[in-house]
Amino acid sequence: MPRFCEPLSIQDGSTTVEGDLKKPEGNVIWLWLTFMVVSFIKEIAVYYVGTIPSRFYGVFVGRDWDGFKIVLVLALLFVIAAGVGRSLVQFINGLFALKTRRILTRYIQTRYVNGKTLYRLLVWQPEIDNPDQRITQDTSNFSTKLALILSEVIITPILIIYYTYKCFVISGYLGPMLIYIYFVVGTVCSRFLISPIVELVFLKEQQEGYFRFLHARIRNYVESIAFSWGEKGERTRLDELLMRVLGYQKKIVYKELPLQTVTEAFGYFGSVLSYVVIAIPLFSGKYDDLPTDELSAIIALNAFLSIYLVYLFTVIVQRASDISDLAGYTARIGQLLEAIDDIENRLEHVETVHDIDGSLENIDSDFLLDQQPNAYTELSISFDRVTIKSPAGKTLLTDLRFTIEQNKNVIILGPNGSGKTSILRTMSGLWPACEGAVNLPHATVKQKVLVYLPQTPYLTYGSLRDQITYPVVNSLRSSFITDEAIRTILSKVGLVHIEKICGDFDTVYGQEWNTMLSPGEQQKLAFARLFYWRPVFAAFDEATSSLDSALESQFFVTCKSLGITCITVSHNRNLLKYHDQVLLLDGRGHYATSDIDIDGTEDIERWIDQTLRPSS
Ligand SMILES: Nc1ncnc2c1ncn2[C@@H]1O[C@H](COP(=O)(O)OP(=O)(O)OP(=O)(O)O)[C@@H](O)[C@H]1O
Repeated sequence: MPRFCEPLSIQDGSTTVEGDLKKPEGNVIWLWLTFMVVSFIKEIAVYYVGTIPSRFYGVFVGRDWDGFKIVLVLALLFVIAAGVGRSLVQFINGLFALKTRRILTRYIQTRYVNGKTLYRLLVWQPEIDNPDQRITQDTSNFSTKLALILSEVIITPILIIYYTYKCFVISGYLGPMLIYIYFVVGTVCSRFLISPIVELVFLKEQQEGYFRFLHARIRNYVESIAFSWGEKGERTRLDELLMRVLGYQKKIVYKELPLQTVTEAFGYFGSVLSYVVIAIPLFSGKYDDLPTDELSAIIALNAFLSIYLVYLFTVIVQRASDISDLAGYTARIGQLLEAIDDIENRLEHVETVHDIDGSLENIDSDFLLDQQPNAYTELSISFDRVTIKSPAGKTLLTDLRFTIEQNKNVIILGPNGSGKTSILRTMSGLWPACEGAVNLPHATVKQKVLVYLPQTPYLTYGSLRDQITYPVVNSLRSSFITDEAIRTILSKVGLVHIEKICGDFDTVYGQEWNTMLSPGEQQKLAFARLFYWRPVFAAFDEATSSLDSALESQFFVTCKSLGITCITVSHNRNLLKYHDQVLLLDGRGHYATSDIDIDGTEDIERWIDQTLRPSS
């Protein structure tokens, strides 16, 4: 098999993915609880590890051999417990990040790839840069940072209270007070240094998105770039974007220098501070009466307690830079969700006039094989005084009053940019009708009403089986179409040979579809999909441009026999003979309609030329 036919590695994992998808989202509370319990056990172990020097000093100064053996065994047990505790905490942290990412990403995806929100966000609200990056990368970074911060932020205050009390017992109020002052100064300094970094992280992530997008775009259009010798130009653009990313990264590195200096200095300063805390009771004479062995044990214990309290504050100060990153990611994710909210609030719906039966359960493997035309009659799509405007606000068509009746093929003609495709967009609800209403039959499975075939068909990331049943994904309904049915449909469109190219019907391909199949074969595959769904209406946007005229004719005949009403956008007047009506746009916001007499295509061509002739 040639290299481009190799299956994508994801295929092996598809069953696991499917299993995971069916799992309920759940929540992260049980993980938190487990985390808290394990963290407490770990902290108890850490505390006892901290007391080890004090215990050893005690037995060393007293030359207590039996005591030494007991302390040694205890020390080993404490160390093992602390080690296991630490790794368990990290493990639960990883699980927490995983779960958070899963919940957050699926939540955003459910809202992002929902109805026409996706289209509106990308086409009508392009100011939200790189939503894909926000969903894939920012949520992942957000989850990891959140887990890191939360794991310490929850447990650290409790430990601070405990060690403050212990410190107070040793050195009175003065010791804890010094440490608290140290913390307040540290926090104020880091807060002051963090705020410019938050904004820079936001901007850097934005540029990262553009940079990756250009790489993905180059991969998608590799052939066109190669044909037009565009490599140098593309490389220049890539370098420009890289420089922008690196520019922000450099600024962040520079701004992080003072922040790092402050946090590092505070870390070292903290260890000095811990000796000051011990010095307070020592020089105030509190331990003057103690024997040497007890005194050295107490000094060792106190050293640990105050060092640990200082360390806990240092942790909080050091987390400051993680918090600044987290704030950057939160802003980007929040902005995306706000934009989705906005679109959801404004999304208009195409009006429904008929409700036709269309649940997925009514479609099975035999759906294709019965070869009967669809069972609906007298359905229509009507434009009722519709005004269409482009996202840039340009008025393309005003007061469109037109009805597409079932079994009456319509061809939409007009100069470039006159709004032909925009009529299809408005009909499908992608673009809102600024005025008036579009009335469309309704079905739960939209493909039963209307299938859209563009000039370059969309071949989904999936198997050959998926291409035919798209948008139904077969990994979710593996028996949706049988092998026999696939072969029948492929023979109908002259694509029997691609079974060999693909190896089988279930190997998953992504980008490879564009190189495995020629543009004409891709258009044929789109027709295979159309004949599978057998909708009431089919919208063709130059969908037969790469097909020879015999096949083109055969496909229009097949559509008729299957009861599919064609709505064709084209510049090719040879297609007039397959249609009953013409909708002609003049490119100046006006339109005209005419019936097409089967034997009179010459007349209709004359009418088109006259109508399009600019009025003096
Ligand atoms: N996403 C968009 N944002 C802004 N303007 C758009 C967008 N999509 C289309 N337009 C504009 O709407 C106008 C009509 O576009 P449309 O694709 O409907 O033209 P068309 O008649 O199908 O052209 P052609 O024959 O060249 O395919 C064009 O001027 C185009 O620039």
